Amino acid sequence: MMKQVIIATKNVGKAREFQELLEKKGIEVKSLLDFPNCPDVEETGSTFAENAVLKAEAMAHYFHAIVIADDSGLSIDALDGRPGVYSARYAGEEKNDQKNIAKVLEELKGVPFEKRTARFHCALAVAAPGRRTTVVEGTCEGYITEVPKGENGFGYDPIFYVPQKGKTMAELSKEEKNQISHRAKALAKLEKQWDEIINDKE
Ligand SMILES: O=P(O)(O)OP(=O)(O)OP(=O)(O)OC[C@H]1O[C@@H](n2cnc3c(O)ncnc32)[C@H](O)[C@@H]1O
Ligand SMILES: [Mg+2]
Repeated sequence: MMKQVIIATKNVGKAREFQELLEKKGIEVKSLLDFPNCPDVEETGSTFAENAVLKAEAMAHYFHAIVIADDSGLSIDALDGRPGVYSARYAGEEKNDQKNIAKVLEELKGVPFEKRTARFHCALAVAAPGRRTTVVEGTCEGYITEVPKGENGFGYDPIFYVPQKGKTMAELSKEEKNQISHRAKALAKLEKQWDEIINDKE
């Protein structure tokens, strides 16, 4: 029987990456996109970890199951860490990747490459009724480019230059991104909890 895990996200790009990362372990990924009626959770926390916990606990309660939530984003040093926890809706509630990218590039106008340092963050929270919620985090270091490049990935990937690959995140294949990403690194830290997570069947 195929093992299954629920990822508490409505983001298509994230859901796809969790599928890629977990299908090689023989785990089937469900996301909130498979449950169109599930409620929205307000991300009122001031850190990625707080927001991941809010989303995971709300959905664990809703599904009466063990779930993993991902809260992630981009922190740019020259912008004092922005867009940070506001990454998804940086240019407005509509959560438009192109507009978010345009806003970041506008704010970084005139900042030289060596001062365009940034990192992606990913906090993953695992929650279930009657279980102590756990959180793990992963980061990925890079630089913000002056123009978008590449078609792969999602979000800010086209403007995130990965020095060790010599390409933007959006120019990497999904396999390459999944070797180095903030999400992959955080997920690797959950490895020890896998048995518990995927065996939580009622
Ligand atoms: O809350 P959920 O439903 O998971 O979906 P979301 O898109 O609102 O997700 P977040 O609140 O965690 O915001 C994360 C944003 O950070 C950006 N982001 C996160 N991971 C990224 C990645 O791997 N590549 C590019 N951008 C990323 C992207 O703009 C996301 O929309
Ligand atoms: Mg969100």
